[in-house]
Amino acid sequence: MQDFHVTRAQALLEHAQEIVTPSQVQAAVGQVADVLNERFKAPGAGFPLVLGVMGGAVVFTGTLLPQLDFPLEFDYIHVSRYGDDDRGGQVVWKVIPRQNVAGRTIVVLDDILDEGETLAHVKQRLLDMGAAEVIIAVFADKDIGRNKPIVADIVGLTLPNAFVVGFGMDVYGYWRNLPGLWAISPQDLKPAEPELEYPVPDAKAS
Ligand SMILES: O=P(O)(O)OC[C@H]1O[C@H](OP(=O)(O)OP(=O)(O)O)[C@H](O)[C@@H]1O
Ligand code: HPA
Repeated sequence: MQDFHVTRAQALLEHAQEIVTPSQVQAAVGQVADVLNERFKAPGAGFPLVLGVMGGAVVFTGTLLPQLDFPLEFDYIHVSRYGDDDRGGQVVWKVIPRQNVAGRTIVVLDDILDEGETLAHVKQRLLDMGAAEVIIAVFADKDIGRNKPIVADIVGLTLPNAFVVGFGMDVYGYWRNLPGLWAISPQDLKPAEPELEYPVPDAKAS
């Protein structure tokens, strides 16, 4: 069982292509830190609640937090839309915000803005809970070639439209631990479900 995972993870990485080096990753995190430090440096800028979106944001969050130089409160939320798949589904909340967010400035940290469904959902939920302001900071924004339901306020870097792993991001649960970013070979991704040309007849009706 464990051999299966080791072999599969290694094969995925062997066919993958490095698209962002570890030093480029660190530079991008530094840029996000600079923007946040500038935003919260003024007296009276407030005491934001910083929420990391687990699990993908774990590495970005852990790298970024020590570079922030203003008073803040930190906690995490846990939301998943991909599970161990390479295509998104329903947004599933595993840990909802535990603090009272009403009236507060919230900084949401996530690893990647892909189709934007997850962060659009998270932002709306925080606003519904009464947050005064929600600032979305993502390590990476994927250029998917179409409009998204949300625009990030702060972006570390922009990625091509490929499925990527590393710096917290996984494919089928593998390779969150890589220090750089790698694009998975399209041949290694599960084939898309075929579009049905005709509606499936209702079995009960016949
Ligand atoms: O913009 P979207 O298309 O909605 O995708 C972005 C989300 O997908 C990933 O989470 P995932 O559901 O894979 O869970 P994970 O954080 O545990 O990896 C990532 O961490 C973002 O939260
Ligand atoms: O490209 C991706 N890689 C890993 N996780 C993701 N979640 C959304 N998009 C991605």
